[in-house]
Amino acid sequence: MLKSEILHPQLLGSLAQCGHKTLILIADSNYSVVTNSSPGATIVYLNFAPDMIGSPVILEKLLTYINVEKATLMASPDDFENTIEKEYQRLLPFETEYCWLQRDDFYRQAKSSDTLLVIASGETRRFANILLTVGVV
Ligand SMILES: C[C@@H]1O[C@H](O)[C@@H](O)[C@H](O)[C@@H]1O
Repeated sequence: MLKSEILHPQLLGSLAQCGHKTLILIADSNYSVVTNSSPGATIVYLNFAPDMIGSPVILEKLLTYINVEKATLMASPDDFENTIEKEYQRLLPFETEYCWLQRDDFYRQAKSSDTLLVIASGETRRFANILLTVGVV
């Protein structure tokens, strides 16, 4: 086996295609990954069963391969308690820039040709979608 943090061949291959400023979407389990992503993006399905595999662990492993300069989150309604944002903020470096987009704007961004990799997670918490802008090494 590989001595690396990620073993998934398709995921490793697509990650290697993601240069500076490309976008990687980690989608929650409610997200419509086919209709709300770029037609040119590779979709990697890691959503084996609900809450297997959650999005924070995917982010944690991705960060061993890439630098992230910006994180774009899907804004949640005011009365929604969003518990995942703090988990993402704990994992991402302090200097990461954050941006929140309303749902339709988030979809628009995810559909842009800059999005090369979409990872369907088993994360069942709503509004857990996160778009990562790849940074330089
Ligand atoms: C209303 C929103 O729709 C999105 O597509 C889902 O991915 C979010 O979690 C949320 O439920």
